Amino acid sequence: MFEEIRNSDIVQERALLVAVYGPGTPRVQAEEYLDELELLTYTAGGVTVDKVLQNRMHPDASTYVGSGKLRELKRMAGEKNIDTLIFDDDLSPTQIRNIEKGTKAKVLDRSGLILDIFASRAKTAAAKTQVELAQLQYLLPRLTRFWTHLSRQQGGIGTRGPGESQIEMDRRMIDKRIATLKDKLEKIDQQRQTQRKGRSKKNRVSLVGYTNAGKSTLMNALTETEVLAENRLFATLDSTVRQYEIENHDILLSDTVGFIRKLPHDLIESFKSTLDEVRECDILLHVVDASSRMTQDYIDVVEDTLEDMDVDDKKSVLVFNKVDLLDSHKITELKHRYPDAVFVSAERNIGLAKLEDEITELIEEDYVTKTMKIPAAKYEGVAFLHREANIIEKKYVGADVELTFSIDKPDLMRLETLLDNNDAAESVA
Ligand SMILES: Nc1nc2c(ncn2[C@@H]2O[C@H](COP(=O)(O)OP(=O)(O)OP(=O)(O)O)[C@@H](O)[C@H]2O)c(=O)[nH]1
Ligand SMILES: [Mg+2]
Repeated sequence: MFEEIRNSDIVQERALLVAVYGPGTPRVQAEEYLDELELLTYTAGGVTVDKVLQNRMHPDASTYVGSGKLRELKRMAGEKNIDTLIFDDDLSPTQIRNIEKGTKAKVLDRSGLILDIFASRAKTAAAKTQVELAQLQYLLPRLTRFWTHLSRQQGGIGTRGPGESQIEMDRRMIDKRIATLKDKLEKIDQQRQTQRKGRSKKNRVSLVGYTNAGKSTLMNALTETEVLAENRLFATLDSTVRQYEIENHDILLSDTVGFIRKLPHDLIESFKSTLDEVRECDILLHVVDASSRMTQDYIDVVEDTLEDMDVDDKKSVLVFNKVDLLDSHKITELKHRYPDAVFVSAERNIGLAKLEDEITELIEEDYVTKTMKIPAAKYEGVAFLHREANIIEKKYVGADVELTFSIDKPDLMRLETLLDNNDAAESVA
């Protein structure tokens, strides 16, 4: 797996992965988490030389792992020629400083690693701006680690050394840059809002899910287009929107950045303009990699992230993807556990018709079907029907037009108000 990004010409950073897991986490799960960290490391262009797990009540406040483990890390780093220690949690400035001092290796925490991947993958102007903002916000509190160290050495009042004023300068520059980036994002936001308004009454469907679940592949399969999909984490960073039709319903399908456990909150914040697509949609397709052993974990992470974003009241379909990789026994078991889910293979075009039926059903839930006679003279006044409703039948009956159509409830009210003012129509059915 992932050979395609191996490149023997590039000297890869050699990494040692480290995680602490508490009594509530079974060891196999902790190992799965480390495997994911390995994938992240790989995506960032590093090579995992070894992994270290420590079972502890809590991570140590000053060194994350215990002191014995820290000595072991130092020894391993020396023996195995390690450049970087990568930790599966976010570390405090103090922890980073102490671990670096104790092991003489470079230290990177989980958010730092994810941000690094995001930075290397950002292609569009919006994604680049969002990533830079998240990076600076991540950096800002971590700047303190240099000067707390200095001022502690000197102690007490009057310790404003050169170290600190340098930091103060950096800090002001970073603050300024953050403000500029926020302005830029504000403008991007406004542009996107205008674009979204221009889309009129289409049904907006968003693909969400854990990274690498197959969202982009599903987007391609449903809309028969080509969006970048690859076996790497965070292949998609910005949202893409495609228009297509299911049974006469206009659909706007959007694909967006994947979620991951412990996704830094700042990052979600800075991806606001990308994720607005999700906030404003009508239906969520929650894509899950069915071939993973951690499906429920993934589902929980995605649901928690959506909740964080205040998106928890949408209609949604749970879509288990990659069923081509499962034996029938496993599929039966999943169907039993998730009776409402739809099972597909985006890559092999399996189950897509069933998924589309499900989407149609959710769309039509809000629609009512009506037959009305509208006097031809008044017909122009309700021309919006042709945009907003699905016209099923149109007949001329004398001077009237008899229309059978399905329409959503707010539009039906609008129609009725218009017709009242026109004192015109007569409901047939
Ligand atoms: N076997 C199998 N592989 C699939 C299927 N759907 C997607 N994949 C593979 O899974 C990997 C990830 O697919 P993407 O579509 O890029 O996943 P994503 O959810 O968009 O990922 P991010 O954008 O990175 O969050 C790719 O290597 C796909 O080829 C499927 O139905 N079966
Ligand atoms: Mg994608």
